[in-house]
Amino acid sequence: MRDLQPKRIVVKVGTSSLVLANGKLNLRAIGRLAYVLTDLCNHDYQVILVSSGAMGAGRDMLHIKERPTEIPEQQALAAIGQSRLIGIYTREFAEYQQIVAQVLLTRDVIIFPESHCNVVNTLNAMLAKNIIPIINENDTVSIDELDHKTSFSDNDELSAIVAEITQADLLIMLSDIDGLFTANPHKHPEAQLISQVPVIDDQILSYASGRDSSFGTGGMTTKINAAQRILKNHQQMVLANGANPEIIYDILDGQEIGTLFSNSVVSKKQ
Ligand SMILES: Nc1ncnc2c1ncn2[C@@H]1O[C@H](COP(=O)(O)OP(=O)(O)O)[C@@H](O)[C@H]1O
Ligand SMILES: N[C@@H](CCC(=O)OP(=O)(O)O)C(=O)O
Repeated sequence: MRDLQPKRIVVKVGTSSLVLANGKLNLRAIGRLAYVLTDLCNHDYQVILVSSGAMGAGRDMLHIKERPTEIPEQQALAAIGQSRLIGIYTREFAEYQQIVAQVLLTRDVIIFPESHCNVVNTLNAMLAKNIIPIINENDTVSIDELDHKTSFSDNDELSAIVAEITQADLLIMLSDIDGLFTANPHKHPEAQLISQVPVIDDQILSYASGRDSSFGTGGMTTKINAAQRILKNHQQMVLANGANPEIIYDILDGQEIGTLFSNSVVSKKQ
């Protein structure tokens, strides 16, 4: 068993957990997420949701099978999809009288101290009122220029940055895979699940490769980079399968689920 005992939790959910293989939105996953996260708030946890899926939702609405290569096309899809996604989240959470808020961020949050301060104050104000902020990257204004890069590498990095600036106790990263394996299990069925990673060394880096669906963005590489930021800040992250969001209960109960990234010993006697 693990002894995590977090108070403030960031939950990151990736596109692959929100979009079905046929490109339609996974409404059941969104509904269950709303139920579980509301329940956590009712149990006095402070919860922040970092949700991808805007572009996936936009593709679904416009019936676009392949991810467009042109950046403005991607940004347009994300804008269309984000509005749909937040509408669905708002309705699902409202089912349990849980108020949510949309927060769209750029990298400016760590570049400019004033932006940093405003975002942290806003998030703290919402958490104090038991409101769940639902955060995504502001895809319309995010750019990748050398002199002023405002984009995140992807939402894995964004979620680690959110955990950092809000001093969260735990980042739960939900994906379409059970955790970090010694190789991509979709290509190497013999790969082994790693239970705990205390430090990101060359061996861990060598396990991770990119995505192999057209929906997720960074694959395991960006999750490992996010974990590196978490470990540097002496925070904790659990990477687990988000197929059923109720897995969050088991993680918080201390069950050895997924991969725990932590540089402290967290096992407790049973
Ligand atoms: N060592 C590894 N262990 C687990 N998954 C891996 C590994 N290397 C690559 N992957 C791939 O990373 C994928 C998860 O990343 P991604 O598709 O970007 O998810 P998300 O949309 O949740 O961010 C897995 O489905 C798998 O194909
Ligand atoms: N802002 C983008 C996020 C893209 C992204 O990072 O996706 P994922 O790798 O599935 O977490 C969107 O909402 O589509």
